[in-house]
This record gives sequence, structure tokens and C-alpha cells, in this order.
Amino acid sequence: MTMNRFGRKQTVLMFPWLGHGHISPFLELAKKLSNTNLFDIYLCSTPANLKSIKTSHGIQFIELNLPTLPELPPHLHTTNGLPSHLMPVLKKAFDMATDEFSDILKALKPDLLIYDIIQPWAPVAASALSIPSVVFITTSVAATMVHFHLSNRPGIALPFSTIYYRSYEYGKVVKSLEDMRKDEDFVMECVNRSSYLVLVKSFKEIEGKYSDYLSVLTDKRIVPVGPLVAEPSPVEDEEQNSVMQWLETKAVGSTVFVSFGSEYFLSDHDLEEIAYGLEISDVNFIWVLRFPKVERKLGLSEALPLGFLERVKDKGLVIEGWAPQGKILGHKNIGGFVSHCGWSSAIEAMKYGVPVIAMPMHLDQPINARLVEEVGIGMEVVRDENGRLSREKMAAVVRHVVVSKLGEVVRETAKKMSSDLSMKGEEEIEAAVVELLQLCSLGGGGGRSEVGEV
Ligand SMILES: C[C@@H]1O[C@H](OP(=O)(O)OP(=O)(O)OC[C@H]2O[C@@H](n3ccc(=O)[nH]c3=O)[C@H](O)[C@@H]2O)[C@H](O)[C@H](O)[C@H]1O
Repeated sequence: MTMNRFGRKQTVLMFPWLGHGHISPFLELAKKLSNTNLFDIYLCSTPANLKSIKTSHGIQFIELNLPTLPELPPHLHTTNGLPSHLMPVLKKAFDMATDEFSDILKALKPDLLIYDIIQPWAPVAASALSIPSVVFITTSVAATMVHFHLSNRPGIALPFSTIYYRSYEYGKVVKSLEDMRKDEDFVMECVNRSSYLVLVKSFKEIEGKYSDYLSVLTDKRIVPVGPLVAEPSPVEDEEQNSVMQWLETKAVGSTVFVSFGSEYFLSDHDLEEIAYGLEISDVNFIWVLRFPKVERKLGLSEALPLGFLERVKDKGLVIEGWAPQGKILGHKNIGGFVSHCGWSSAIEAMKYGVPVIAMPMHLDQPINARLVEEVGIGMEVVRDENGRLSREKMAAVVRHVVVSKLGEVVRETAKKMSSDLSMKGEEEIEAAVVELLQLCSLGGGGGRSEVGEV
């Protein structure tokens, strides 16, 4: 138990889903709360995730060991690089760790649990020990929830014209109305189990009207904590250094960064259309291509169209694995971001003032793409009624956003968003700290730490 000038620090356990796109916003919030010197922050995840976290900021880490399932050895207890067919297996192993998680709560006795939208069992375990809990929503769930909710009520105008498209990787329509209604029930259950308020990784200008609606819908207070964009991590290795040197040789605003997040793998059809789309656009590009960690079949050049790398060698760079996304988006020579619109990537585009060529793939990304268009900082590459991508459409949107005269509006709006955002965040965190401290005082936690710390 540690003290500050107000007495005992409040012990907070943070418990994100096992994906990088979730852990990084939790980590950013943890740093902000830890820096107030009012909280002792513990972050709980699997060893496979904790080993890739390279920061502390006074945060302590607690290992959650999932049951080892035959097809899921411990090094795959993360969504990073996990093949899509193993995602349901990871979720099953995660849901089997309820007792292990309860043991962590009993040993730590935190004053407050901040959990994720994927594990409705976490607040149940907390309330059994009289520990208050808050759900921290790291995606654009307010807008997504409103859309799900209204799509449940025929005849009411939807906030966004939703596109349901076939994802060739999954072989089915990824987001049918039925799927979205099931998602609404699941997310609603997670929110309703939160004892008090809901923290949302966002800010009024983007999701204010949706957060207000969700607050009415759930009868919960919703507290935006701002963009929570991490400071760009230093360039880690020689390959990343050479990417930055290559980018330095291009003209200001002349290059698009192309990335689809930490856990999505392109279908063969999409990969081919994106390659030809970039080639036809005749715009410089840095493309981060990711393949599942297991079952690696092809090398980079075999996975790409024949002769593609040779033809684009003066304009494009294709890298495999992980890129310093924050550093690249913050570079003056970047003029556009071809993104799946994962929420962290969407917010980072806003923070760095980079206009978005939106290419959502699944989950909440179609909604995020509409939010990006709604605030005027991007344009979506619309798929056809069968969900198929077109290289010509992609090339046209890339050229519109990055080089066309008409695209000036999008580019200027993105720049303005960046300067507006630069002042955001601190006031939201201060307001959230006041609310969290009040919640801590309601619980029965003792703030003792007896668990082994990593
Ligand atoms: C549950 C699901 O989590 C997903 O996370 P994902 O990692 O795909 O995408 P982001 O949220 O952009 O998060 C990706 C994060 O990884 C960083 N990054 C990624 C690739 C790389 O090469 N280098 C990097 O630094 C990037 O800067 C961002 O911070 C999506 O949100 C999805 O919408 C959501 O429903």
C-alpha cells in the first residue's frame, strides 16, 4: 500500500481484452492515472502480451495465465499475429480464466476494476467481492451502439448508411443486421454490468451526440477521457530506421501509409486489389503487410502480384510485420492513411492531421469509417454489393484524398482536427479522475497487493 499527501493511494486494476488495439489505450489511461500520484495502477494480461509492453510509468503488471488448449499454446495467448480461425479459441480460453481472475482480485483487493467490453464476467467477479467496476470502451462503441440500437427499430433513420459486405477471409457476410443485433445485446450486457460510469476513449467533437444517446439508453454516466494517443515509440530496429530514411527521400505530403492494424489479415482478393490500386494511383506508399504467425505459406514477393515489387520499387515500400505507425503518421512527407479504421488508428490519424482513405474490414470498422467521413477527415473506398474491392475505386480515392484539388477540403479539415485535438485530453482526464476517486471510496477493496508482480 503506498501513500500520497492525501493518504493511501487508490488501487486500480485495469483489465483489457487481449488485443494490442485494446491494450494500448488501457496503457495510456493507466499512465495518465498513475501520473496523478493518486492511484496505484495494476494492468492484468497474459504473459504473451505483457512481454511486448515496453513501458512502466509506475504501472505494475499482473499475469493472467489462461488454460492451455491443445490448439492454443501460451505464446498464442494474444491477438497479435493470431490466425482468424483461432480467435474464437482464444476467446474461449479467456472466458475459462474466470477463476484465475477472481483469485487475482482476492489477492489484490483493488478499490476499483476498469474492465473491457469483451468480458462481461469480470464485473461479476468484482461485485462478488464488493469491488466497484467501470467499463472502458476503447472503440467507437457509443456510435456503434446507437447504430445497433436504431437498426433494431425498423423505420427509424439510422445514423449511418451501413454497408454489409462479404469478407473473403471469413467467407460470409461479416456484418449482417442480425450480427449487429447480437453485438448490441453483448455490448449492452457489458455496459449494464458496469457498476457506475463508462469511460470512452473519445471526445465530444467526435462522438458527443452518440455518447449522450448511449447514456440515455443505458442510464449510465459516460465519461470521455480524450484521444489517449500514445507518444510515438522510438524506432526499434534497423528495418524501421530504414523505413524512416526512405520516407525522408519523398516530397512533403506525397506518400500514403497503408496499414490494417495488429490483428487483421487481408484476404487474397483484397491483397491483390490493394496492390494494383496502389500501383494505379501512382502515389508513393509505405504498406505494412501482416501474415498470421503460424501457417506462414508464402514469402512477401510470392504473396504479391507477379512483378509488383519490381514495378513499384521507386514509389513504394512494402514491409512485413510491425511499423512505427505513430512516427510515420507524424512525418511531414505523409499525405494520406489507407486504414481499416481500427479506432486507435482512426484517432491517431486525427491527432497527426492525416486524411484517411477508409477501408474498413469487419467489427466496428464500418462504423468508424463513417465517423471519419462524418467529421470530414476521410473518404471510404466503397465495396460492391458482394463486398468486393475494386482497384480502380481505391486508386481514385487515394488520388482524391492525397493529390486532387477537390481533396483540399479533406486535407485542410484533417489538419484543423489535429490542432483542435492538440488541446484535448487533459481536461477530460481531470474530470475522469474526480469521478474515479469517488467510485473508489464506494468499494470495499483494501488496496493490498499480494499477487506476484511481473
Ligand atoms: C477489437 C478490435 O481491435 C482492433 O485493433 P487493431 O490493432 O486492428 O487496430 P487499431 O485499433 O487501429 O490499433 C492498432 C494499434 O497498433 C499500432 N500499430 C499497428 C500496426 C503496426 O504496424 N504498427 C503499429 O504501431 C497502431 O499505431 C495502433 O495504435 C481494431 O481496433 C478493431 O476495430 C477492434 O474492434
